[in-house]
Amino acid sequence: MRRQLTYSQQAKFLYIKLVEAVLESLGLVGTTMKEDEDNVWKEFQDGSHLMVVNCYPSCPQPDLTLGMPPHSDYGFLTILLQDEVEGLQIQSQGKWVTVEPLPNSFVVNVGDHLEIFSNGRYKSVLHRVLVNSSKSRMSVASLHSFGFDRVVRPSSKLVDEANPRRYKDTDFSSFLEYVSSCEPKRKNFLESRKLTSV
Ligand SMILES: O=C(O)CCC(=O)C(=O)O
Ligand SMILES: [Fe+2]
Repeated sequence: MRRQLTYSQQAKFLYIKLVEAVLESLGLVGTTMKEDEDNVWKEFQDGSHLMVVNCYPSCPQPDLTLGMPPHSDYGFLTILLQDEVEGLQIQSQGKWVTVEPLPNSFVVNVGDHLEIFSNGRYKSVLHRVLVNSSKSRMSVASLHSFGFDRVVRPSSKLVDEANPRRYKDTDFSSFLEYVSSCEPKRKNFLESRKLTSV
């Protein structure tokens, strides 16, 4: 009998597949000691999954506001399901670019923890949400990372003399402390974790 996966299980399954690809792209599969690999792998398998449901009502004057201000997500990867109404924009080469909704697809965003873990090889994506004058919009964001009590730091395999460590250790509680101490602006949490300007 085939078992139907819940949305949350599907998002986790997809995340783990994406992590496999990311680790391979970083050269972290098959080149490290088996035990190290198993430990990193376990951090991903046992990781945290925060699901956020966003609803943006229509707005008679959409040019005067934003549905969500520019920010980057705190985790490794965000798997986002958006409905058919446009609104999400990412910043690319200094310009805001709309992410066209495609039926039956997810948007995958790189988050701050992946930028830190990869020692800057991946860059977290700055994004924002516009509102619409006639239609309301909904999205479901699945933010995945290590467990809430775990420390995220640049992988030791990606730090050497030519690529010095660029980010401080971080965890979920330092993120919460940061966002509750100031108005979150753009990628300013990530900025606070940087050791050098990158
Ligand atoms: O609604 C969207 O498309 C994006 C939502 C988002 O960026 C978030 O929940 O962090
Ligand atoms: Fe986001």
